[in-house]
Amino acid sequence: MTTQYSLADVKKHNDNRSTWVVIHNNIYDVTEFLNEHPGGEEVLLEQAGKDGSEAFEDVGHSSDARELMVKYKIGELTESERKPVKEKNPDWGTKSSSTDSSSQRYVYLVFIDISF
Ligand code: HEM
Repeated sequence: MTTQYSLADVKKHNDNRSTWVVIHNNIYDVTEFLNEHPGGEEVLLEQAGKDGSEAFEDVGHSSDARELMVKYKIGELTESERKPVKEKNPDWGTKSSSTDSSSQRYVYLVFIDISF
């Protein structure tokens, strides 16, 4: 089962010693990725310890970036704190992660969007 963390847990990891970020209700530990992020470490540190979904989508990250994220996922946000996922750039190509429950939820939410 995927580990669940609260926003309060995530908030403790808000600097370059331990950098966690929430993106679409998933939690990523990007500490080791700071140096490698093509967008630089500053922008990641700005979102450290909080929900960076909007900032992440504003950049319009590629499908490569979305695939890369899987490597850094450490858990999911605790259920009561989850938000509806709004992706600006839905990517139907990342089938590799479709076995994980978060992408099933993603498909469901997109369906609701379209139906309105
Ligand atoms: C695990 C999380 C993340 C991963 C794996 C990731 C990965 C990447 C990759 C691979 C790129 C190169 C361009 C692309 O392929 O789209 C990129 C660019 C960029 N990312 Fe991220 N990113 C992450 C989170 C974030 C967050 C939270 C922000 C917050 C603002 C951000 C801001 C940027 C910016 C500003 C660029 C540069 C765009 C440019 O120079 O054209 N990234 N990222």
